[in-house]
Amino acid sequence: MVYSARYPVMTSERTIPGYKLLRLLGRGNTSLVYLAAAEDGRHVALKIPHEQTLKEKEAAERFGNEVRLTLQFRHPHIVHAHAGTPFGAQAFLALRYYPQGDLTEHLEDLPPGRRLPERQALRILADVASALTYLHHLGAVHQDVKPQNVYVHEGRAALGDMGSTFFTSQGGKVSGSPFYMAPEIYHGESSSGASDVYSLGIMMYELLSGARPFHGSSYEELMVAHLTRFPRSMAHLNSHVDRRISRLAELALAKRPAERPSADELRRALLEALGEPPQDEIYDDSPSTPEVVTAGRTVGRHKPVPMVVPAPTSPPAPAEDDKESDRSGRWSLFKRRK
Ligand SMILES: Nc1ncnc2c1ncn2[C@@H]1O[C@H](COP(=O)(O)OP(=O)(O)OP(=O)(O)O)[C@@H](O)[C@H]1O
Repeated sequence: MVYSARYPVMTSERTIPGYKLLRLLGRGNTSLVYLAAAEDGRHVALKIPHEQTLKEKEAAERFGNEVRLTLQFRHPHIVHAHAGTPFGAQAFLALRYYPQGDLTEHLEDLPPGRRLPERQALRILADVASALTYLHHLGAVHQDVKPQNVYVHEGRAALGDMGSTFFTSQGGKVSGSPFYMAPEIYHGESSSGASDVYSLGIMMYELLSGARPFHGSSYEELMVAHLTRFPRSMAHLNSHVDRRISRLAELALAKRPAERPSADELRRALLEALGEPPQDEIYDDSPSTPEVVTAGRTVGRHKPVPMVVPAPTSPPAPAEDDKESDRSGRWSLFKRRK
């Protein structure tokens, strides 16, 4: 039995060989996440899918997809996976543990009306832009860029949750989170690197101005806002923001994907705003030819593991955490899942 102040009762009866569960860290729609000790004593965030996730084909595929891709990607600003099993009763994903949690928690801890210090915000945004530059270089689209999927450690950030990520050459189910979702996704079109840039643009606006650019209390209201409205200029909300950065953040929110800057342009501008000469990112590792992973097999970090997902479908599905149901069965955009 595992106890923690926040989650006094451990709900999963399952154990994963090689890991000792220490306490529950959080609960997502797909899985429970525990602080666990590996055999070498290292602490990890151990993701164990809910029984229900394993029973539902689509949810199980989403978890398997997250395991395979997180193991495959190697980048300082993408949450590092130590080990994992994509499918079967022993499915799990052992991730680097972030004791300081995700960015949402940091934003929620701020006093009302306060923003993150500007340099801290620029640094986090530059790290996320760097992670996206890498993913887009590989031909992958993350599809769920938002503060809840950004983990923070000592002022540096790493992008996590590869459950919705896919390689554009292979296709994948289109999804997103309504506050961060690009107009083309609301239109039911396929997502691209430019859709991730739009989501990063929302985060830039939110972190640097202290307010989200679009508001709404339902999916429909948010859809109208993203499709038809233009946000107030960032300079109006925070006159100290670097002009070039506020201009680029607004460009990242262009309704047409082709008009948005690339993740790399954002990365470079953010580094320049931090006073750091932007270097080219050099990647020494890219995914190799897809191979099918046998269900239930544990995949080591050094084996390239592909994603096998269905072709794009429409209409788009809101990301799982944004369609979380309340007790009356309606889904709430605002409900925290923890
Ligand atoms: N690497 C980590 N380090 C620390 N805490 C983590 C880590 N990964 C996840 N958590 C905690 O566990 C919670 C649930 O994780 P997450 O949201 O990834 O679960 P999920 O079931 O995969 O999500 P989804 O609802 O998108 O399917 C997070 O909100 C966070 O509090």
